[in-house]
Amino acid sequence: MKNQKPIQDYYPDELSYCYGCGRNNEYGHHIKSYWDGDETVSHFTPKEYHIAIPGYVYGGLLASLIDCHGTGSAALAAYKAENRQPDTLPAFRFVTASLQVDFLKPTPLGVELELRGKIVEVKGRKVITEITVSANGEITVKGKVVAVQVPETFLK
Ligand SMILES: CCCCCCCCCCCC(=O)SCCNC(=O)CCNC(=O)[C@H](O)C(C)(C)COP(=O)(O)OP(=O)(O)OC[C@H]1O[C@@H](n2cnc3c(N)ncnc32)[C@H](O)[C@@H]1OP(=O)(O)O
Repeated sequence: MKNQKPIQDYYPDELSYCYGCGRNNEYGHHIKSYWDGDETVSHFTPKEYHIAIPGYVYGGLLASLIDCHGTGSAALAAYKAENRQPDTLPAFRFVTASLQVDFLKPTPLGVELELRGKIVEVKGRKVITEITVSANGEITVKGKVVAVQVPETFLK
């Protein structure tokens, strides 16, 4: 993971305004996804205002983190499946087709969260990932993301 550039830093400027992962969105979460062995990883520390009930993180934020780490992981997996680097063409750009989230335990505020992704399937334009969120080393949320490569019409 050290010295790796996150996949989101390969997205072109005009596609980097996503609220979850766009580096050009000043209000967004700026999620960054990397390989860590066969898994993907991302870290995020919620702010005090990302609160649900006192002391715990808002579930919508957690879903958002899973969403963008899922699409980032999909892009990483697609390049890996073709044995290509993310700076080669054609570029892989994914959007979320399906997002399933299970909140297993309350997620505490005030600590860094770790997201880990497992690549379940890479097939055609579709990549399925399973993502976990851990706080203090304990999994509190798990999710499944079906990401699909954006059709050209999406970008017009
Ligand atoms: C802009 C660049 C940014 C790139 C850089 C920025 C990234 C930011 C990403 C942030 C994440 C988001 O929030 S993205 C925003 C939220 N998402 C969206 O707005 C997407 C809206 N939905 C769509 O536009 C469309 O439904 C698509 C593109 C997702 C899929 O439509 P399609 O292209 O016609 O796909 P289609 O051929 O039918 O299906 C392809 C394969 O995916 C499967 N599939 C399709 N939908 C689903 C589904 N809901 N659940 C399960 N599986 C599904 C199909 O079974 C098929 O599998 P098989 O038969 O081949 O096995």
